Amino acid sequence: MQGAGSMEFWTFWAAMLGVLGFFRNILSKEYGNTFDSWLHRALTYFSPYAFVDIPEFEGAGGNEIYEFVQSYLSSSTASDAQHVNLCRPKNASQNTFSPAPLETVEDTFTGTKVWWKRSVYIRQSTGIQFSDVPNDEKRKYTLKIRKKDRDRLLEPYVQHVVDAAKSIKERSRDRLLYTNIKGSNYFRKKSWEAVPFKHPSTFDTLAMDPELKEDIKNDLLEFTQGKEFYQRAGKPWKRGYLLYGPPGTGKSSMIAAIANFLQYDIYDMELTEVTSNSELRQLLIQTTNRSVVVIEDIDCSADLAERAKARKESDKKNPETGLGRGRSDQDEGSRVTLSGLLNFTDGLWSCCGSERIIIFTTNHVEKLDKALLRAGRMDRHILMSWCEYPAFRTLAANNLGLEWHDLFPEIENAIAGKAISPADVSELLLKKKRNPTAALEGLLEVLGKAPLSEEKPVMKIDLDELQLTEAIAIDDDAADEPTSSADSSAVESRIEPSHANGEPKTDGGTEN
Ligand SMILES: Nc1ncnc2c1ncn2[C@@H]1O[C@H](COP(=O)(O)OP(=O)(O)OP(=O)(O)O)[C@@H](O)[C@H]1O
Ligand SMILES: [Mg+2]
Repeated sequence: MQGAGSMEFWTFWAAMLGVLGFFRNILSKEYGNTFDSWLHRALTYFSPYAFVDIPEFEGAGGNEIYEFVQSYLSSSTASDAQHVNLCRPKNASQNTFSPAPLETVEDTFTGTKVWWKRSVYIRQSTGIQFSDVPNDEKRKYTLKIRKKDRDRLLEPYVQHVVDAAKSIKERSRDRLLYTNIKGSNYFRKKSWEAVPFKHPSTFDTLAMDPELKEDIKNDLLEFTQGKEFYQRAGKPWKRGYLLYGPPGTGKSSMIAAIANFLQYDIYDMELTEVTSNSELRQLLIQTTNRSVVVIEDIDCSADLAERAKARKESDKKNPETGLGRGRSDQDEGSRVTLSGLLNFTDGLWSCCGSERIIIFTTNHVEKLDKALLRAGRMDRHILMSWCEYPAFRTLAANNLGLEWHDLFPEIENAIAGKAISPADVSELLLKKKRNPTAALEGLLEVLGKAPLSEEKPVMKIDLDELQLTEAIAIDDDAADEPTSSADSSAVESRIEPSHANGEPKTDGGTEN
């Protein structure tokens, strides 16, 4: 019975469609496109759905919303469609998906369903061609939404699509490593040069104390999700890390891991190329949000040590004014000063932009000026130390693919308390990576001769001592201001090229 009813139903509709097709043919001949457009309007009027077209080109220019929809649908929603187009734009490192023409993609927003369709249609163009797309080929996305949901949903849904597309774009784009161009100034628009950032270091490959690693990851996540907290607390949305420790303990690797973890660009500031506080400020203004600003080996690129000593020396040179900085007044302001650097880290200028991590690294924390270290200046002081057993396990897995070996217990005993850097351990293992047992035996031999970490101690930052230096903390916002007192002359300890403090930069390997 039901089968017969269903047959009747379909027969009726087939007949209706036939009749409609017949009239359409006749009327189209008589009235041309007018009939089609009338039919389309009538069908749309009676349909429970509203349709929103998003053409690729509108007028002379491209349509930004079309691009957002394209990116949005290139995410998992589109790959769920049965029929997708797979593309990889030139020079990009990721594939993108888009629904094939006429394929319907369903999406759900706040529990309500909407549908997307992409269509490519031919339209004869009479005007000038503004794009690479052939003149007569037009593309559009059509959003189908229930009429009853339209007013309530359309605006917020489109906003959701735009936000999601922006974040997809951000995540999928290749990240950049910037370095400052020598002598940038107000007249030069570009102060940074960029290359693609492809460093393979991640928190998984980083050999260090697992608890500290987890702690740093959580700290970073909390930071990225902390927009409201920073706003509520009236603090700029930025975080400062000081990474310190002997050479080859993973400070630079940690910076790369942080950038990879957060998907941020890196601005690697070569401070010796910066000639004044105003240039430093200019560089800062030109950094983008969601970035890591790095000053490596700050003890080498800046003579920030022992302000008191600098003051005494300068006073000796110019006892009458107490200003003797070994330079003429004309020279004043042509160099980066400590106060300029402090202003960069947490003065008023540090708040331009947001979601920024500032990282300083040093091998000699004991040489840094206390003002740079005092509580609150850098949010975290992270000691990257000698290679201990858990770090060794990570290196063995990274370099030899070993999760376990019978020599591990012996290595655990031998490595305890030894001053050997992860870089050295890594190199030793890599040398014999084809023969893991030989690599581990070689390491054991070296560990037998390695000095004890007590003999080569890593200076830990003494927070109690730093509290005392609060008393001599400088007024950040006074940076760059001409100073006249003997005391302030000390604050302006100069930042000179690395050779200025008489110590060449150590590079890789352990110190001897
Ligand atoms: N903690 C670590 N985890 C994994 N690999 C490390 C680690 N430390 C060092 N290495 C290896 O040693 C190499 C040098 O490390 P890195 O440049 O990060 O050290 P650094 O602390 O920045 O040294 P420097 O103080 O000389 O700049 C890296 O390429 C990496 O392969
Ligand atoms: Mg380094």
